[in-house]
Amino acid sequence: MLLSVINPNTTVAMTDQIAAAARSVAAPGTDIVGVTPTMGPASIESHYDEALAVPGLLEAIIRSQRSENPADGHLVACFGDPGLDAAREIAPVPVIGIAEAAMHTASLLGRGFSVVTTLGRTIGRAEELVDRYGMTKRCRGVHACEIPVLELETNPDTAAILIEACRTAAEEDGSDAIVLGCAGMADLAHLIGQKIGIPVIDGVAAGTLLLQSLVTMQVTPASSGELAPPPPKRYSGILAQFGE
Ligand SMILES: NC(=O)NC1=NC(=O)NC1=O
Repeated sequence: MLLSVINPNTTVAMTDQIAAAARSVAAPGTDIVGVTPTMGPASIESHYDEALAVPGLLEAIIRSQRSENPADGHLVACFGDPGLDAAREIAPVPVIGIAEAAMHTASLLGRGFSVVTTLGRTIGRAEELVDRYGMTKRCRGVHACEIPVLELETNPDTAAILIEACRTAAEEDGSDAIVLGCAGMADLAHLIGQKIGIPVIDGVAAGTLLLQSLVTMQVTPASSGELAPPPPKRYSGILAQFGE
């Protein structure tokens, strides 16, 4: 099977890191392609960034589905799960967001989990997703490490800061698990878990495995109702390519 792991921001180094995290858990026979959109923000850490990430994400999915080797599933590898509903309308295969995947996975590991995201301004979005995914009774708190997305890789203190933020979150909330709130934290999940003594869930790994499961089960999403393909229409300006 072929799974497309889409980094909705345009930083190729993050795409490569995300794809490596996906490949580290993919089964033999599951090919992973890391995808970087042709347009969009270098990182996503505001509502504005998130809105401007969606056209590039959708273009990447359309491009895959129109190719000679369309993906069997798509992973939206940004913790805001940007454009997830729109992606599900245009993709005839399963589409999962990493926040959704991480929260469901963490909920299997105990009574409550905490989320540790990047900037404090993204806490509200994470809380919206907690509510949307029916996790209000399972998520005991959303916290921020205050490291900007693109500094996760460059800040020499990232690991230490994240370990402390995750430890504090778990202690304050009494949580049984931690959800990492950024795809750029994927490579630290195992280390943080070892240091704080409770499971730390990275949505890239969780999402890859859940997507692989859906494809293995050969469950094709419904093409009727709310997530039916969008009604054909003209789109103008730079969005013209998205229309008939
Ligand atoms: N909470 C976040 O900042 N998430 C993210 N921003 C990105 O650019 N990728 C993420 O996963």
